[in-house]
Amino acid sequence: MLFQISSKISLKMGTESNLQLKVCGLTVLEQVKELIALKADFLGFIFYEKSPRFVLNHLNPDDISKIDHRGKVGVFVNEKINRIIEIAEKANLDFIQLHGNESDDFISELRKKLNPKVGIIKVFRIGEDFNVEKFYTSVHAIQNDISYILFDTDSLSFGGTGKQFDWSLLEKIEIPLPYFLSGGISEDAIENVKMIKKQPFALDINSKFEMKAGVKDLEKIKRLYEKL
Ligand SMILES: O=C(O)c1ccccc1NCC(=O)[C@H](O)[C@H](O)COP(=O)(O)O
Repeated sequence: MLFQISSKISLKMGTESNLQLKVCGLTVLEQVKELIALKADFLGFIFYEKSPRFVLNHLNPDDISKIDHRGKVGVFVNEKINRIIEIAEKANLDFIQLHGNESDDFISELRKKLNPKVGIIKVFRIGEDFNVEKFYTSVHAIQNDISYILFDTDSLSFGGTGKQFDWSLLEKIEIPLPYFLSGGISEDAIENVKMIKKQPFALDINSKFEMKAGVKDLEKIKRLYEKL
């Protein structure tokens, strides 16, 4: 099941790149509106209580449901299926991003119970112990249940580390679905992103574009668009 968003970064600021952009860890409604005006493709809201960007400390699901955008992503870490479904409905989410240690069976079960209009993004966190065979087995098992893969840097806090993983891995593995590249993406990283042979479908930006956790630096984000 593949959910494609039609807007292209080529519509923004006159650039010709097809690379899409997800801005993650949003907590301020005014900033969300400005990002929509900039034509951000995906808006990420973190529903993980231990994150410094936990959205429910700032907005309620009803606020999020009123945001008129087709790329609203809810980020969850080892959350219960019923809770994910409840939030997806209340906040009118378009995608569920699974950022924890969710098993393949969990993902298949979620897919069965979730509104079919809501896509699933499965995160593979890359650390020193990344196991390519396990990755293939898992992707094979869930590839009909998910829309996208997202690669992020592994850490005890699960995400938002501002750290890059070793991107050379992306050249060594087969990636059967469009993928988001995440983990410490900064303005300076863009030239290196362009060198990757199997190009990401989207970039996922977060802590490198913040004034403080959950508050984005929109000037920096505008500068990033110019570089894409
Ligand atoms: O950002 C968080 O606080 C976070 C915490 C726990 C799980 C996921 C989290 N973020 C999800 C994302 O998609 C981030 O954009 C991704 O981890 C990259 O963040 P960064 O390295 O800061 O660019």
